[in-house]
Amino acid sequence: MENVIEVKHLAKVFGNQTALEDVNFSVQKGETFGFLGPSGSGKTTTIKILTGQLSPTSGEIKVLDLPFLSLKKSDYRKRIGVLTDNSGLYQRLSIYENLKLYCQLYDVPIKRIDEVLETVNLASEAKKVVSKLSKGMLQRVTLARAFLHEPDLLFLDEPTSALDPVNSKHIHKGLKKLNDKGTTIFLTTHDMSEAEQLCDRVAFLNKGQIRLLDAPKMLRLKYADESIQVQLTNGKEILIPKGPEGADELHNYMSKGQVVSIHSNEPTLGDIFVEITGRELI
Ligand SMILES: Nc1ncnc2c1ncn2[C@@H]1O[C@H](COP(=O)(O)OP(=O)(O)OP(=O)(O)O)[C@@H](O)[C@H]1O
Repeated sequence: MENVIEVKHLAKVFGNQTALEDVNFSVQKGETFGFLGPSGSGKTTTIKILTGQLSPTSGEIKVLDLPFLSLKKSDYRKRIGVLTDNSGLYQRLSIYENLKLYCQLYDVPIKRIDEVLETVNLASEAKKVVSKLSKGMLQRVTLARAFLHEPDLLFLDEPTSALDPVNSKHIHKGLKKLNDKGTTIFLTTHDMSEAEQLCDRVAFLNKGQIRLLDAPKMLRLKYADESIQVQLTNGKEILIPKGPEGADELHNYMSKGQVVSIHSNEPTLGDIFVEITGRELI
């Protein structure tokens, strides 16, 4: 499997503040890879290094087969898309005019604008001037601009942090479509359900270190409780062991018609994060 990102022993120190410490991971071509962690854990710092905006203190990085020193060059910039909170849009121009400029810069046919505006649910707002946009709309325009040129690799720093559930859902659909067409996505988020829906694999970052890395499904299985949750007709919820020792107990409740529902007791990604780090993901 081809690696699009390779990071070995990455460290970043700001003065006496260690932001990243011995970070190791790789992202495969075609993956949506989630970088999850609480505020201050080093997510943005990682994206800034991988997009050539910040130099690492030490470590080895390769993105799209290029070493760190090549990540500032325009050839690389044209192959990636980046969404950060710094919009860089022209405030006095409309959404459409902003995207048109970007099309010209990146040799993208103008008709692509309609497609991306549809994806971010802004088709009917194209003529609005950027200075008059809400925070959520601004985030959607910046996102549209980040994938207008269908980059090989898309970096998204908290892509739906300012969005309502309807728009988040719209964006998730668009990102899945883009990923299906071949764009590899590197995504940071606090939002565990977003990570579960979008990511093939996730890394849990805490205090600048990766604490866990795997597919969400594998993590949930690995940290699953050895019990099942049974809702009874008397309103009580009980836990029954999964093995043979629980079978008789479950059979007993079922034969008396006392069972309303049975659920496996799988943790959410948020639960696992708290278990591993002792910290809430906020
Ligand atoms: N330019 C900088 N100068 C000094 N310290 C910095 C700088 N940028 C980041 N840091 C520190 O590095 C650590 C990691 O910050 P980073 O912004 O990468 O976290 P984050 O996980 O993206 O947080 P958030 O979710 O709040 O955006 C923090 O302790 C932060 O204060």
